[in-house]
Amino acid sequence: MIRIENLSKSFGQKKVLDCIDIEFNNGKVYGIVGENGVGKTTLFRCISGLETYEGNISSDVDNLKDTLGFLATEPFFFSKITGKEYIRFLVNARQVKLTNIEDKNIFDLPLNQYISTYSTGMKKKLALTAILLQENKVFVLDEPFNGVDIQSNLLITEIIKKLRELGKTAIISSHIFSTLAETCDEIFLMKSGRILKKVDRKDFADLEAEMKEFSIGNQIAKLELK
Ligand SMILES: Nc1ncnc2c1ncn2[C@@H]1O[C@H](COP(=O)(O)OP(=O)(O)OP(=O)(O)O)[C@@H](O)[C@H]1O
Repeated sequence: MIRIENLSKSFGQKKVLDCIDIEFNNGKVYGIVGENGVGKTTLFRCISGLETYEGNISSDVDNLKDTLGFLATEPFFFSKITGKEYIRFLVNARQVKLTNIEDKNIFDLPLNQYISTYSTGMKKKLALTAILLQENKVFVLDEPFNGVDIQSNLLITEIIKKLRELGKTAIISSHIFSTLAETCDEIFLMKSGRILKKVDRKDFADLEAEMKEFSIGNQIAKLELK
């Protein structure tokens, strides 16, 4: 369980997160949606211990950072290490015993090549593989479906469902509503650095319709396409 209370974050004069209160329970998958720049990544970075903030983030695990896997939108890598070395490094950091990394190469990545030779999607899949093999309890996945091929997206969807079955917590941001609708138990809609509403699975269709109306509205008409 993760409890976020009164969380605020500013960059200089700009308040990006404004008094956020959320609770994430074990064995549940949560979606965070909202316009570009609304603060999703900042929220994820706060939860993952990568930003300072005002307010409180507590958890039922002793040291949340040690059991949390954060998948960044564009993960950072040192270029002159191979995929296998990267996985080995991350897994060792959590003292997880792993004998044969090749056996766990579910995305068929060229693990013996330098990461500098990987495409954007391959890098994302490598980072995801590593945090999965770390046996984390909490997964904070910032746009896990973005830039990844269709087969991998299907696999990631099933992996997220499996994480739920295993009693883990997954918090996901995505701009693709259908992927969230398929995987999430609850979706939080962010607006202006705040949580505007929490929507249960049974109401996802209404949320999608509302978001479509809000975002599309008469915008296309304005273009006067001919
Ligand atoms: N390190 C930083 N310094 C200054 N401003 C920042 C920093 N990081 C984020 N911001 C600002 O905070 C706001 C929220 O950014 P954030 O990346 O959290 O949004 P987001 O909801 O994840 O957006 P997107 O959907 O485009 O990924 C933006 O206005 C961004 O410019």
